[in-house]
Amino acid sequence: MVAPPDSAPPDDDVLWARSLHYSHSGSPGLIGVCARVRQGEILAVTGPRGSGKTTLLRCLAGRLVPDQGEVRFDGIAVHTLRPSARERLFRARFAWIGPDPQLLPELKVWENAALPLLLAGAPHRAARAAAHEWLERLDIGGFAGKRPGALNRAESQRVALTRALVGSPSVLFADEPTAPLHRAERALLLRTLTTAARSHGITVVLATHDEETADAADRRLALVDGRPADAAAAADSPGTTEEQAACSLSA
Ligand SMILES: Nc1ncnc2c1ncn2[C@@H]1O[C@H](COP(=O)(O)OP(=O)(O)OP(=O)(O)O)[C@@H](O)[C@H]1O
Repeated sequence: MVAPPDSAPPDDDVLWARSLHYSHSGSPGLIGVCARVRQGEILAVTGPRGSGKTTLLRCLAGRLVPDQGEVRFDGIAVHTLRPSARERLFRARFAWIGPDPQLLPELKVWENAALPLLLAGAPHRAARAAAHEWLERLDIGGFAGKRPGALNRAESQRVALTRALVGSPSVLFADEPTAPLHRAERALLLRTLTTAARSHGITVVLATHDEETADAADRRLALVDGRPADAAAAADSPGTTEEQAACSLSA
């Protein structure tokens, strides 16, 4: 399916992007990428290293402003917001988990998990209760009183996942969250992430270069050299316009 240039976001898409172009100090990161994610859906953004997965997630999350193109979330034109409004939107509606857990070693596990709520000004007691609830839900309640130093990498990553989910975000951006883990640990983290997201209606945009990880998603958007993979192929075909090549939404 090819999106016409002036198409509006379909009603059931919570997150929608059109013709995104982004260059990192002159070197292309995204070239005409379109994306759409429905409410509660898990979208895998796949592709080899350097194909633009992180750049796309950061544009969709409002962490980067595309040089061209638009990003809409829940009717909000994210690409037009001022930095402070984008930051507020991110904190209120989005969450991010990357490959590195980045836990604060001086805080207990539950405090790490509760951090987004505490930073948002939630009462200490409520934040603590929510963190414990999510830690139990993710089967790591037993670690609540420990420091991150006592945890292995897989356990730490589950705490990072708890921290991402504790505020019940609308959209979770997961950038290679299983990359540093062994196969069995990868499967467990992924199962935990998808089960939690599906049971709470959380939309997930999951960047991965791993086929098995991508299999957990409802749909895929494959990137090659900053373009959608099918558009990259179509761009080489005679008679394909740049817009058609750049904006296939057939993920
Ligand atoms: N801060 C940056 N400065 C310069 N170039 C960058 C920067 N970040 C990314 N790039 C380049 O942009 C392109 C896309 O990078 P990106 O990190 O989005 O890809 P990726 O698919 O997420 O790769 P990986 O799986 O390695 O994280 C790559 O060529 C990369 O080298």
